[in-house]
Amino acid sequence: MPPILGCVADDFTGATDLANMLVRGGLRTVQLIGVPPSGGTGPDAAVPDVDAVVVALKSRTTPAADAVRESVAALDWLKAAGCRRFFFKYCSTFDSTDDGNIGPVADALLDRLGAHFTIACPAFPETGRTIFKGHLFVGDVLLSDSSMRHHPLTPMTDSNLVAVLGRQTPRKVGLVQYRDVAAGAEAVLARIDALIEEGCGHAVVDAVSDEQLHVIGEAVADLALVTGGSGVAIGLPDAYRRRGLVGTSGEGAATVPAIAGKAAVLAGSCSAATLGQIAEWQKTRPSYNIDPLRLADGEDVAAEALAFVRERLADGPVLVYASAPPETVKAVQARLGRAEAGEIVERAMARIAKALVDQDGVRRLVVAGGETSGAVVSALGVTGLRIGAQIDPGVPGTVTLDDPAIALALKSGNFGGPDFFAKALAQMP
Ligand SMILES: Nc1ncnc2c1ncn2[C@@H]1O[C@H](COP(=O)(O)OP(=O)(O)O)[C@@H](O)[C@H]1O
Ligand SMILES: O=C(O)[C@@H](O)C(=O)COP(=O)(O)O
Repeated sequence: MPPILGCVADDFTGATDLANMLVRGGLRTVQLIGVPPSGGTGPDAAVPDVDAVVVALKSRTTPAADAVRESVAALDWLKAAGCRRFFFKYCSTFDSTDDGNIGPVADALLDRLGAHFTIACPAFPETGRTIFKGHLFVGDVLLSDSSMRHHPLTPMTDSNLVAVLGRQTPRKVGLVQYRDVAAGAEAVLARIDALIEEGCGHAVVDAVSDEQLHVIGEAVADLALVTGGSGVAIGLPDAYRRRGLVGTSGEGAATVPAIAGKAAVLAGSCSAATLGQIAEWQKTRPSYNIDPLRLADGEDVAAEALAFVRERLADGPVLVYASAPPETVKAVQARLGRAEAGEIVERAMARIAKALVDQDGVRRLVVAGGETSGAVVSALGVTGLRIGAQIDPGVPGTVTLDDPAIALALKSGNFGGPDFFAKALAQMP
């Protein structure tokens, strides 16, 4: 049976987060890095024997037109691979700007599928993301009061998702309220029908618990396209099973080979969680700080970082980080520009990762940050990932499909406990 679910994820850590959720639900899942090249990848050729495929793009912060083009190409490939349901994964903190890319990509996918309605549900209660009356909370505070208001690339200053999405799409955006979700799948479906009647093309859906996400999963399992964070995927595997759409039992879905080799940690995320994890690591282990301003001045900071790591690698893993608190990031961006600051750091991280793998026998890497992971994984030429057991909510251990196989833990900026780096290195395959 071809895969039931084809997913397009707007960044690489988000993709592993979704893949982790699907594997937890017993769907055998692979993550592909980018759209596989056309030719030789038709349904009979290179489509992996799995229940779900997640195509990871780096399209969260690219110009909307580029994000749309790549996402539609991914959808076309997934359709050709035989998928019959589709999922657009974005961040549980709805990372986007008024230009996109969530609205434009969701609209383009709907159009391509000939569908007219989808839901938007970034809720992920296990990591503190809940939605009530269309407002997104991060932990105990509104999104706009959380550290996401300082995000280097997509600062989130409005918690009202109906309004945020409304600025990104010409389609009407409605709301499936908490009371409907609490009343069960039938009530959600009735509300969706009413919203479609009213001319809505999207509906934000309230959810504050996994139980409610299971209800939503049942209610939306017949939609061609679901959009959201990984949380709303929690109910889909069972809902598809109930419809006879998945042929496998789900046993062994998280099986990956063990990988031996040296280890390193790279962090480009400036999130509060990552800053805490760096501080925890620095209590006992070595780290090297990348200064974006020195990079911009043309200094060979990557070479310095590599020399620092190489001196210590035999004794254990070293952390290389560019991460900095909001005031520092602001000052860097004021000088270099937001995008240029991000790119210059990402290029350095990518170069360091590639050198460590090619020249130093590093085969186990923890990477913190979605964009950072995208840059690193692209530089390593990774084509795909097998998904292993969960390390912390939203972050599985993974092993690349390529030769040499590399164990990777790609951590979304905001995820993971304070000891995540050491924990990941201990638990990765
Ligand atoms: N000191 C810094 N100053 C400015 N930008 C930085 C700095 N350190 C990292 N960055 C950039 O910030 C962005 C962080 O995004 P990302 O890696 O997706 O992390 P997160 O997962 O927390 O969103 C990247 O583009 C990274 O290159
Ligand atoms: O949904 C989430 O929160 C994550 O899967 C995710 O996409 C986070 O993105 P980054 O913080 O940019 O890694």
